[in-house]
Amino acid sequence: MAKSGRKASFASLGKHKKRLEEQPMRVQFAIDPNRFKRYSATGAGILLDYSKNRIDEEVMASLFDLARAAGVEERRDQMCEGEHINITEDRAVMHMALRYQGEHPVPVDGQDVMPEIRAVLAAIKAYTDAVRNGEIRGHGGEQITDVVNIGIGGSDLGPSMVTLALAPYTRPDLRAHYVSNVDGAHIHDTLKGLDPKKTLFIVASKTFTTDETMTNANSARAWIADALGEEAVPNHFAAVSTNIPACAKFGIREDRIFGFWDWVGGRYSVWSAIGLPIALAVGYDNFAAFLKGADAMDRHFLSTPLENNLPVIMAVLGVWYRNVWGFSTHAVLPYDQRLSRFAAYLQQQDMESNGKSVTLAGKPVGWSTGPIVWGEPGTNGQHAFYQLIHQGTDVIPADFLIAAKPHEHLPPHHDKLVANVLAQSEALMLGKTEEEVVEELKAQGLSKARIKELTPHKVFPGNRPSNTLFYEQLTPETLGSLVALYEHKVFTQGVIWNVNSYDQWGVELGKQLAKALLPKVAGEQSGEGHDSSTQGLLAYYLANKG
Ligand SMILES: O=P(O)(O)OC[C@H]1O[C@H](O)[C@H](O)[C@@H](O)[C@@H]1O
Repeated sequence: MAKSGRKASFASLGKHKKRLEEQPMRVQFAIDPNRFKRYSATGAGILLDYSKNRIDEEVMASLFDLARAAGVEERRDQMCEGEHINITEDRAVMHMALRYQGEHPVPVDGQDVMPEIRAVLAAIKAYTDAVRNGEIRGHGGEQITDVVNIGIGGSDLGPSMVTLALAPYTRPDLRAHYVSNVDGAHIHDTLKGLDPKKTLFIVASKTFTTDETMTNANSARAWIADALGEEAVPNHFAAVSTNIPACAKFGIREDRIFGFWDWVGGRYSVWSAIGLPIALAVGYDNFAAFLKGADAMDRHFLSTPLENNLPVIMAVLGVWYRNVWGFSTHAVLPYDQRLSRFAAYLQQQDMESNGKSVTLAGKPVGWSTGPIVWGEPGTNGQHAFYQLIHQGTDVIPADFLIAAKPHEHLPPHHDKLVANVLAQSEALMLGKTEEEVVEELKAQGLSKARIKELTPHKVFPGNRPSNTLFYEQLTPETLGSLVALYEHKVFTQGVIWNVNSYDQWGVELGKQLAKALLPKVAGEQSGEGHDSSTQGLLAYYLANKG
């Protein structure tokens, strides 16, 4: 689709807006008892209710037309076939192969990658089983009780989010910790209270050059060497990377290096050996089930017509709000405490993928691309930022996530959680009209003057969009399906926006400047040549660093 075609499509979608404003959702629900049935779909064990959106059949049809015209289906096939759709890095995008459960070969650049993938999975199984059952121990023969994963970005957010989400599957005698920040406080506070004899470090880095990770890895190495001697280091470290020689150079034993490949983007790497700490924490079988759940969502994405395709539906709704209504943020609100890092994980997945402003051809895009993604678990958020979602000047489309079955038997907690999530989407959709507010205040016996004064503050505009994702229980399979659902949503939006969702050049500039600033911050070089703000801040630091 030509650039002008996209622009024209977004503009022509605008003609539907007025109709949807004049007939808000509360009216549409009143006239159509089938609205839930019409606008809900299931896939890989997940129910998506998207009926509480500013849509009607005409809008949805136009949005699916747009997805088709933009080439979503063709690009999806190209991705599967191993084409180098990551054009700026000249790489295939094959994270789906990492969780593929079928028997067919999966060629990348003419070579079937499945034997290699399966070999790494077998090595992960053997190693994690051995650590968990005490066959592999620390240098002095003690059983490993604490695993510290050192990584950042995709080498941290996926495994840390998943470990937390799958807490019911962990063992109290084998704890996983995650150190990412170059701020020494992170590793310091993590190691405080840990016993070097029983601690295993995983250095996780696709490139094995990321400064934060190498700095933390060196501090961890010194912590082990100081406590147990240099010779203990190989028994307390494993590594995950695409850069095997760099892992060996760091002193990691060859049989404790777990590889992956350049066709796996960092933010899509949780399915690769980057999942090693997950397998340690919840056991290999649960990690395998997580992969299986993702594969189930892949099958759904690859084979379901766009009209019933969960990731595609969520993607086109996002485009509708971003490009036609101009909404710039998207909230992800899990009513699932264990998904408390899910939004943070999705921030990288979505914002690093679609936070782009040139097309695949390198021309400025003429439309908005990726939204700001954010969120916190409910019900906590209700007592913090939901005020703005209900009555603020910005409209914030939201995804609510909720399980039917909790892992705990603690009535009445879960019923209350469910009542709250349903209440929120209902309140956002319905709002509260002036007449309703007046009635309510009259019933409370307030004076006419007070009612007049209070009414504008108590009116809720309503017609605020949300999706609800319902799943049976937050199992490893379900979590895999959920993560893959969002991956394919991001992919679909990237195709519609015509950007490369698989590079991240925007991360580079800050890295380069930090490197140049370090000798100046360390007081080894003068700070001249920088802007006056940077120089002023540098001078303050040097005067106060102590
Ligand atoms: O795994 P690594 O090579 O250490 O990279 C860690 C992270 O750093 C980079 O800055 C990228 O923006 C991320 O996509 C990546 O996940």
